[in-house]
Amino acid sequence: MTTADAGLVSRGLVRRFGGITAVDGVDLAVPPGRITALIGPNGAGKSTLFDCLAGAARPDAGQVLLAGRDITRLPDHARARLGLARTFQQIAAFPGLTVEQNVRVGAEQRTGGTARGLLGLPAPGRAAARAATDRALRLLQLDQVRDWPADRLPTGALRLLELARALAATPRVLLLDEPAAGLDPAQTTRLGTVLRALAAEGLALLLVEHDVELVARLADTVYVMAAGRVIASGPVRRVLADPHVARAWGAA
Ligand SMILES: Nc1ncnc2c1ncn2[C@@H]1O[C@H](COP(=O)(O)OP(=O)(O)OP(=O)(O)O)[C@@H](O)[C@H]1O
Repeated sequence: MTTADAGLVSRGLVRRFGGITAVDGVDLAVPPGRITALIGPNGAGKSTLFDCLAGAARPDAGQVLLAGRDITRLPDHARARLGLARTFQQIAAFPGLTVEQNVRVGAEQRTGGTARGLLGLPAPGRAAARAATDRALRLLQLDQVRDWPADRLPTGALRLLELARALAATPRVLLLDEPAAGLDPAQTTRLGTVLRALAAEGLALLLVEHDVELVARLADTVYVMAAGRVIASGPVRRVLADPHVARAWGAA
């Protein structure tokens, strides 16, 4: 198995909506220890590809592999148990729960505890879930507000809560859908620091992001999509300097 195979890989992914081919034969690798970014103009197919990787949508053709295992037909909750976590563009915190309880839901997802209820988890599972919750709250600097109702958080902090919840599942692959949307500059800096630290620990990260400057600062590798296809990929500086990429952008 190569390093790339150890993370998340797509091969020849296709997803159609009626006459539109939103994702048109995409090969992509999200290797461990790296931040991979996916960019492209509106309607390029980024969200559709993301959904196919996360398990929210089924591709019409092609494969999704997690650590070499074919997960193409697995639903999202089964992917979560195998170590795939995602965040949502639309922030989806549980409003009736505290910040800590929201993050705890993420920790339970990996252990399968949600279905059995918190107290139904065996003690070692509970301790691991608590430790993962505490670590995620600390990393995102949310420990000060852990007892707040989640619906009292402003947008930026809610976005960080979303990330904390995904991290609490201790994933090996993390898919991030516009994680910087709604963050202030200090929060964006915090986000960047956390994502780099996670990559250094060996996590495989995929970032779908409109903020190209953030991508230039953070990502190791970038894929550029236009009209359902990958039109360029490689080291971020080289790809972003490619005039062909700039033209595709200008045409958007
Ligand atoms: N549920 C759907 N039904 C029909 N067409 C869809 C559906 N979802 C996406 N599409 C179409 O598929 C294409 C790709 O859309 P997608 O949302 O994946 O692009 P995107 O790159 O994520 O765009 P944006 O940056 O605006 O979010 C577009 O032409 C879009 O209209």
